[in-house]
Amino acid sequence: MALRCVGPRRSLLSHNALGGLWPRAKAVCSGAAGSEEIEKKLLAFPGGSVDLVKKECGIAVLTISNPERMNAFSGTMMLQLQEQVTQLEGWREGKGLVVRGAAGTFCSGSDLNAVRAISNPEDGVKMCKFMQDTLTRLLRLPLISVALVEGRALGGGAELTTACDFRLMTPGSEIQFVHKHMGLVPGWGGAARLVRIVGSQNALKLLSAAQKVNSSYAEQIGLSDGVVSPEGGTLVQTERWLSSFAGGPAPVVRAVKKVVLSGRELPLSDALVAERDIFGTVWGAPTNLEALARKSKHK
Ligand SMILES: CC[C@H](C(=O)O)C(=O)SCCNC(=O)CCNC(=O)[C@H](O)C(C)(C)COP(=O)(O)OP(=O)(O)OC[C@H]1O[C@@H](n2cnc3c(N)ncnc32)[C@H](O)[C@@H]1OP(=O)(O)O
Repeated sequence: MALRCVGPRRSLLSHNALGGLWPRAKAVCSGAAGSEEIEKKLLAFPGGSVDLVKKECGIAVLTISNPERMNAFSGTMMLQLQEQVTQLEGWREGKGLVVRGAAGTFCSGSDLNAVRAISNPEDGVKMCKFMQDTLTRLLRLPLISVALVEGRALGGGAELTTACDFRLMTPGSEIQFVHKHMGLVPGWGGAARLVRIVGSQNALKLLSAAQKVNSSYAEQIGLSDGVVSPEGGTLVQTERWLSSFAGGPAPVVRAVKKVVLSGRELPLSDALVAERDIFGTVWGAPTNLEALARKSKHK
């Protein structure tokens, strides 16, 4: 049975999915405590929803939905995204996450109506900090995540794709960091993450030319991890693809994500400490003991 979490249950709390293992996450997310002012402003821009379905198989689907505006993020959707990430942080049985847009397109970034209304630098920076915190927490979930890119992923939508571990694209879909055309640079953490995904040379090209990236070019530079064809259902195929990484017992899948995350984000000495601690959670645990009893061979 699927558990559906729709709508605007809100929390002002900042969460740290990796608990004590993760000193830096605390530092990055701690600013969320002072975010009440921007949260109030975001409430003034309603529309759309961010919907979460958690399935018993351990895979959740997060849908960005505002079809009249090509799934642009209204203010309340930004707040809902934060709430759904909080839900996922507390989902102990979770192993995988698909992030997608409604109605055949991914997301066209911030709702330009909200952007116009809060175009002063002070509010812009607060909004950007709010989204940075949420997307950092999304990337740090102990779940293996994939963005299913159909149609367009523009501006903040392109940034959202980089807050997932993997990206799959449909033929004809495009990711475009349109920020330069808007006289901007990414502010939701998308530039920092893009550099880590495609390297600084490719990131510089994509950002400085606001280049449209189709599925084959994305795969060539490592931005996309594969193409999903519309036949057979894009979500079904994406979930199947994800199952090959997020299959197996939740404690082991979550431990895999955590060691990779610590290796990616922490200095080596801290990453080694974190890896030992995470190792301690699976060593001698039921799955490990069962594998030993089976005398597994890996031919
Ligand atoms: C730059 C970063 C920044 C940030 O916050 O950090 C942002 O993300 S700003 C937003 C960046 N995105 C855009 O500028 C998107 C602009 N829109 C488009 O380029 C096109 O609408 C496109 C390519 C998404 C879709 O084109 P298409 O021809 O297929 O459809 P329409 O243009 O007719 O769009 C349908 C309808 O959606 C409205 N729309 C689309 N995107 C947004 C948006 N981001 N905010 C508000 N509204 C949006 C569009 O205006 C149309 O509405 P209509 O009432 O029919 O004019």
